[in-house]
Amino acid sequence: MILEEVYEIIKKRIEEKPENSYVAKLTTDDEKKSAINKICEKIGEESTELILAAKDDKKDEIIYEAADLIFHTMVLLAYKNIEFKELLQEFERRRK
Ligand SMILES: N=c1c2ncn([C@@H]3O[C@H](COP(=O)(O)OP(=O)(O)OP(=O)(O)O)[C@@H](O)[C@H]3O)c2ncn1[C@@H]1O[C@H](COP(=O)(O)O)[C@@H](O)[C@H]1O
Repeated sequence: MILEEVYEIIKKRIEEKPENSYVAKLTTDDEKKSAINKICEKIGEESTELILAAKDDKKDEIIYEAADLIFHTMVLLAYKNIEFKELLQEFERRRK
């Protein structure tokens, strides 16, 4: 599944921190902000953008912003050393 593939790439970027990696940059503390603050700020921004897209009722923008929000949520989970399968297990647990 594409989300699992992207998750593995995110984990690799956090570990290896290659240059020109968006994930590596976002998950590294800098002089001004800690990584966790940067990640959480991004999640806040993307949530707002998704809400605005939904209110404008623009399907393409809703999809685009939802992908951004899901991506940054995955970065947070990976940064917190949570495995993708643990997220899936939570959904399994809730399944009726
Ligand atoms: N799926 C994504 C993905 N979705 C969104 N983004 C980035 O998330 C950011 C979203 O921020 P904004 O919406 O605010 O857009 P922006 O105008 O670029 O704003 P700033 O971030 O510059 O402030 C953009 O810079 C996008 O490039 C992503 N960056 C990477 N990926 C995946 O993550 C993997 C690792 O990426 P790198 O770390 O760059 O190698 C890639 O292989 C991709 O599969």
